[in-house]
Amino acid sequence: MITITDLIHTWPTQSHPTLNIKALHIDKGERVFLHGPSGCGKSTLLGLLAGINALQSGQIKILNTDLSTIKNTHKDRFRADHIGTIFQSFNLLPYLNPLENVTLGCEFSKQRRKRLTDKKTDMTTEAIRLLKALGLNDSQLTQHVSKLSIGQQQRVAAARAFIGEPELIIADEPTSSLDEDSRHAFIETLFNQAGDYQASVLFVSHDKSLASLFDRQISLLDINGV
Ligand SMILES: Nc1ncnc2c1ncn2[C@@H]1O[C@H](COP(=O)(O)OP(=O)(O)OP(=O)(O)O)[C@@H](O)[C@H]1O
Repeated sequence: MITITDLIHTWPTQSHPTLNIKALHIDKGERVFLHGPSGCGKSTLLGLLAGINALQSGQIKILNTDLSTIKNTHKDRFRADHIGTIFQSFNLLPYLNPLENVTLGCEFSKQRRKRLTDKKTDMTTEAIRLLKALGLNDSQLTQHVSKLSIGQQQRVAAARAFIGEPELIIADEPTSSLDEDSRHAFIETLFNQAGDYQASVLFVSHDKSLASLFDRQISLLDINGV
């Protein structure tokens, strides 16, 4: 699913590399917990995987596609087709309701829409299914996003990441504003959705109490040779 080889990344404002990773491999369907102290480069790595940060040196392959071979104009499409993201700030559009925020996950990806057609469903039906599976009730589906609790907004962000079955789900600190019970429950629902179609999950958090829930935990300090 993901293969990283000899990855080096140096931010222009810094004299030393933030990342120097010889090798990292994540399998299809694997659920990986990535941790490390603040500033060690976790978000930088996720940004490189999502194609948001430009690759400087080394190789990242996702689904056997070498990211360096994708033209800039196609990077957004590759991400939209294959990667669902859940970030700490959720990035929900406040003027759209939960249902509209989730279907947006498919608007930019023909492949995601095709996967829904293949499953004999459509964007709206699937968005409703996901939002309910993740714990929203009927009246919340069309409620103003700003009226939802943080936990509910996070579920909307997760549904948007999963719609159309992207092969990789990247989550950056999505549970940081939840209490411990809600964190565990959220990860359970995340895994249920991922397990439905063998999505790989790369989950970044400072909260090591979550690590044992995952197939594998990786300390960025252990794989980062900076
Ligand atoms: N866009 C950027 N431009 C310049 N430097 C950056 C940029 N983003 C991150 N950095 C630097 O790269 C280093 C790693 O930051 P990064 O955000 O990847 O760490 P992190 O492990 O995700 O931290 P945290 O756990 O606090 O979110 C830091 O020194 C940071 O200042």
